[in-house]
Amino acid sequence: MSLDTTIHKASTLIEALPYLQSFRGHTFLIKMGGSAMDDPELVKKVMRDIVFLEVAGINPVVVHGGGKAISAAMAKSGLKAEFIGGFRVTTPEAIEIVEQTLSHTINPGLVEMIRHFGGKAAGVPGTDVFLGERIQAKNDSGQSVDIGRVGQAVGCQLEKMQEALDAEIVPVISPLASELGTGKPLNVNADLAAAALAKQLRATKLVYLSDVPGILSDPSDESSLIPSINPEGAKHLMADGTISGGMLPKIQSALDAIHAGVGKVHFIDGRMPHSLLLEIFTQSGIGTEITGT
Ligand SMILES: Nc1ncnc2c1ncn2[C@@H]1O[C@H](COP(=O)(O)OP(=O)(O)O)[C@@H](O)[C@H]1O
Ligand SMILES: CC(=O)N[C@@H](CCC(=O)OP(=O)(O)O)C(=O)O
Repeated sequence: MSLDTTIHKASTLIEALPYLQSFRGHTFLIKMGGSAMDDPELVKKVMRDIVFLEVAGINPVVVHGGGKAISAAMAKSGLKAEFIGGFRVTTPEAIEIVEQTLSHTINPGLVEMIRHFGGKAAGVPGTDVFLGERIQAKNDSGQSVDIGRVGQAVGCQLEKMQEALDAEIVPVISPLASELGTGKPLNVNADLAAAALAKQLRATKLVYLSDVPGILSDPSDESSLIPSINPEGAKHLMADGTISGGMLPKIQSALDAIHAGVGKVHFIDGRMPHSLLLEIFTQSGIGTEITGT
């Protein structure tokens, strides 16, 4: 290896120095999307980056999704996945599969990966964190329809998570809520759950890892990345249909989180090795950032 290459490695670390200094002790909420979880080797790389953040003195908190895995598990049980307004229609049979997939399969898998890289992690079922209320969805005709055991977080119980953070343990949380009044589980869209928690924790950053490079000005062209956008610009892209499908709840909840004081929201590619570190510790970043100003 040439001397130049060796020196270049040190400059990468030096570029990270101001970020390492300013983020020490800050909380970052990382939402790991189900779309970016197809390849376990890539997921492992993300979890290793999360261990790096923790060692660097940042408090990462992980909320994961798992939409694809839930649909696959439902299909195995002979149930058809149906979405209305972006939310899964969740019958009493489906909620069992949702809970099993999220809290008993995906969640322990991520915890195990973090531990594998020498990090400390605790799996926390969303039902221990989020208090929820049932919601209805709007169908294509704009009518409100019952979609079963689907909810939104209306409160967060932070004790278990705070204990974990104080002990430098990364909490890994599934997107479920405990229904106010009954205590029964509700299925919560993971983007909305992540933003609700980021607000409660007063996180410095909310990072969405998905299967696209970031927000695209042309969703069919991965090279049309928008590196930075403000809330007004994002609202414009939602209104003109550039942002659609699974990106809608991310942007809506991102804007809500920024309004509530979360510093920055990032959208990055979970399929790209080290996208998390590159976004956080380099000047140019790698995905899209939304800032309040
Ligand atoms: N303007 C846009 N830029 C990027 N992605 C978009 C855009 N509009 C729609 N999308 C879609 O949003 C998807 C990500 O959302 P989703 O599938 O719910 O992922 P996750 O499982 O990570 O939550 C992308 O795969 C893409 O198809
Ligand atoms: C109500 C609702 O739709 N909940 C989602 C929860 C998982 C999720 O949001 O996962 P992704 O982040 O991978 O999309 C679902 O059942 O698919």
